[in-house]
Amino acid sequence: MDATSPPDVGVQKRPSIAIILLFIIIAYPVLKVLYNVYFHPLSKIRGPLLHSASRIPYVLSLLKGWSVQDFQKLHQRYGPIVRVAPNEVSIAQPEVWNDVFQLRQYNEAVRHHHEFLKDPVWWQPHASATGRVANILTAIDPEHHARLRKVIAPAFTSRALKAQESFAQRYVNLLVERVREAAIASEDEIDMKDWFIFTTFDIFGDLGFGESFNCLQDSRYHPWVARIFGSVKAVVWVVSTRYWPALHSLLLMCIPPSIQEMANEHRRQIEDKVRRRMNYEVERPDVFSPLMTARRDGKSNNKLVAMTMDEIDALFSSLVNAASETTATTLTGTLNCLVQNPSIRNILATEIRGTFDDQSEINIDALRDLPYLNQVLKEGLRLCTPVPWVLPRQTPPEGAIVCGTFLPGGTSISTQAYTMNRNPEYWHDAESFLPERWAPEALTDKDSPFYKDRRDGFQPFLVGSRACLGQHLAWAELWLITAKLIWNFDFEQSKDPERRLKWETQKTFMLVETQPVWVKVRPRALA
Ligand code: HEM
Repeated sequence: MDATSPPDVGVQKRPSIAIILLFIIIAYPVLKVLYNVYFHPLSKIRGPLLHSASRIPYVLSLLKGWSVQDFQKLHQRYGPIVRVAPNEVSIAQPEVWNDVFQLRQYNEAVRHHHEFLKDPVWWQPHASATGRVANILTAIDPEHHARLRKVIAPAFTSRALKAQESFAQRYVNLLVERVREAAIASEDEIDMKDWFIFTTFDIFGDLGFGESFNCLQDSRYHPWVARIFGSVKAVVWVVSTRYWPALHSLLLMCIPPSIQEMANEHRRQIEDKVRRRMNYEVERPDVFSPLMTARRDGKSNNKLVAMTMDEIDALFSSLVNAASETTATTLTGTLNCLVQNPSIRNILATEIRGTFDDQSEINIDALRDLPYLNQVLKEGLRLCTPVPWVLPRQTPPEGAIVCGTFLPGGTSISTQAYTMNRNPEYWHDAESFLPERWAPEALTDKDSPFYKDRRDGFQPFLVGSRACLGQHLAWAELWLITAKLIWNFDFEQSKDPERRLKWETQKTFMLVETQPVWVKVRPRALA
């Protein structure tokens, strides 16, 4: 090139921009990984290198449904606090309940309680109509949550439960009738998981929307109930895409259409049922009653701020699963443990059949203090907890000491109930179904093998301001259904080893995706 030629500015600039872009595309993730592994404030917390470097292994576990089992293995290897993603730790140590979920002392310096709020990745509203606004489960702001909880709480008091008992009893009696018919009609074994789902959804349908799903009446799934777990899976997919905000919209398009359709169907059903329920009054108090009262009186009563229609839709969208899947899973798991342990099943049968001469005597007040029944159900909840991991909370901005370890502000913490409940360091013979561990003597008798069990690690309904609002109802269903079934039937494990349910092999998508529990059912011979 001679010296008079003009410099080819464009030709020189283009490669340099491309190189910079290329550098950014390649270097950014590499630098980010290096930062995550070596310089991140959580870099001192133990965990597998890949999990410390990137969110990808965590999300893969979530989407495959194996997060609970995968995290349990990590805890067995790395201890009770494990770094499971660049800014998330998983904790499986009993002190976590107090350190994270109980309200902290008021901090004068920062003028607020050191609260661990729900992690927005999991809980912020999403685009579906029923998830557009926060509900009692998803509200992050404590004041907002307190308002929503206050409106709905009257539906779940012991007094309200007393008024609801007679219709819950009606469904449990119908369950007994249907199981008897099925047992007499065929020699075949019965999948009791379906019957538990029928019962808990029918009870909540009536309690929530004023109309049953009629699963028990028709002895089959209501089409929506059959697909409802799909809406839970849809949430897991949506959440997974949020870990990469820049790619969020693109990743949303990768959600399988079948999963999207299930979420849409869920929304349509909720809106339809909510609007139908709003058009009539029911005589007994149900979940809707306090909402209607608040809408009617809200404006004249400053203490109650009524929920909007969007908030009511969102509330029922969450409640229908929170109220039904959880209890059905516990019943399925407990029955599975009972048929695997016939001697325990016989002790329970002796207690229930010895206490009640006729099944009409079986009621909530009589069951509340029945010792062995309560021990059996607690043990069922320990081994087969329907919420095996509590979704992430975040440390307050100033950071906090959790289970003896300082975690910087904004760290996500997920709590592994499943791992804690099965840890041999916390429980004698941890993997075995032993209701005796809950006997009062085990607490005081130093010679009892269960004396040192970490009962404080067992919190199936959570503690603190976000503890389960429906736990009275849950207990009432667990007592009534278990007691009436055991009073009426002898249950035996499936003869076919292939059909026997291994609890540990089930997947979890926030809630456990429960598999069939096939059992032989024999109506009890009454004199
Ligand atoms: C065995 C059955 C059940 C178990 C083990 C269970 C467990 C739980 C757990 C662990 C939470 C806390 C979730 C979190 O914040 O991450 C929760 C919240 C909740 N549960 Fe349950 N639950 C059961 C049954 C029910 C039933 C029958 C209802 C009735 C409607 C219900 C209603 C709720 C509500 C409304 C919340 C949100 C509370 C709040 O954030 O203020 N649950 N439950």
